[in-house]
Amino acid sequence: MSAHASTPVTVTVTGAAGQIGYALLFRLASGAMLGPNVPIKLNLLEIPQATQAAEGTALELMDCAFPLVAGMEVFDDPAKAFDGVNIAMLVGARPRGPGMERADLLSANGGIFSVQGKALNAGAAEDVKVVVVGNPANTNALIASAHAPDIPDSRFTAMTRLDHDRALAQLAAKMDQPVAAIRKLAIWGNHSASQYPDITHATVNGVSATSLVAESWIADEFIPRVAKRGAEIISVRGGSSAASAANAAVEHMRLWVQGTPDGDWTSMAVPSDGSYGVPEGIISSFPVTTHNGEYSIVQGLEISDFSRTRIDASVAELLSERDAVAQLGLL
Ligand SMILES: NC(=O)C1=CN([C@@H]2O[C@H](COP(=O)(O)OP(=O)(O)OC[C@H]3O[C@@H](n4cnc5c(N)ncnc54)[C@H](O)[C@@H]3O)[C@@H](O)[C@H]2O)C=CC1
Ligand SMILES: O=C([O-])CC(=O)C(=O)O
Repeated sequence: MSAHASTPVTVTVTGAAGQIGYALLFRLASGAMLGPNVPIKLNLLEIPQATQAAEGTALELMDCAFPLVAGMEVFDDPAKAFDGVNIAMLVGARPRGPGMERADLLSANGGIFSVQGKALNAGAAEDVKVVVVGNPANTNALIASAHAPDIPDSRFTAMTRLDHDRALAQLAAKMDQPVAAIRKLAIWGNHSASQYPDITHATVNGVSATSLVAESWIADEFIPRVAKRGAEIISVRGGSSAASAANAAVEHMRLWVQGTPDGDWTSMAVPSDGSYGVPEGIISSFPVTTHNGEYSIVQGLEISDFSRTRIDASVAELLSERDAVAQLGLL
């Protein structure tokens, strides 16, 4: 990040005219991610058909007269949008349409993320940090990373903070306690229904969470509710999570840049270094701490048999996604 507060940080948001983009850009411009003293230059990337809508969002951003916005531009060319980027938020992705198989989705999005990976490789700032939000987020991040050989793999992450926040909220509601009472919750694996929201290390007001709830609640209610919350929102709201996803993207980057609080973690999908038996070569969610703009996977946690089975199942799904995109020639 820019050492000098007066040098604007360049943030590129893809899918800028989409639902999440609309909920995200105003938060970024207000200083919610980088703080109240860091000027920001916003690059909005869209496909050509949607640049006009993105221009409309840019007009509204202008009308907010945010003091921190040092510049704003709309692009349909990834090379230009990522030139000099410090923070890349890859939201734009093609959703699955009628009759599309999973492989079709991986292939359609593979095209997007390979092109964007190459553009990042060519033009991003040396300190670039990347978060992928567009689904399938973990594997899209892997594809982008594979096309950016000059950028350290560790800079490519995918968002599981929404899952983390959903889990915090469910546990807080069950305990009838504020979210702030909870520490050390973790999401493992894929941002999909196979994810493992883990409360075995979590505390509520300093008391072990697992001593406060029944095992059956964890397995039969908590885990499925969190893992399937995306589908629940779609069925109740009639559209997929947008403001909550944007909020989680702000939190993902805010914590990466500004650091996790003492005694707590966040969850991020990051390239595995083999920790906890998760094979290298996939981008999987772990509990992480962050400090000075770097993250570290929390080490030394005891993994119960139940947790092991859940982590392994989600990792198996990530490995099969990786194999599918490798077969499509995308890695
Ligand atoms: N990781 C997570 O927790 C979550 C991920 N998502 C995912 O986020 C993505 C975006 O969601 P929404 O904003 O609701 O979708 P949306 O359909 O409203 O917006 C997506 C935007 O991306 C744009 N786009 C498509 N290809 C692009 C490209 N090559 N370059 C730049 N822009 C491009 C589209 O034109 C569209 O404006 C989806 O893949 C969704 O599944 C959504 C919620 C949570
Ligand atoms: O489920 C979806 O389609 C959107 C998503 O990723 C989520 O809400 O977690």
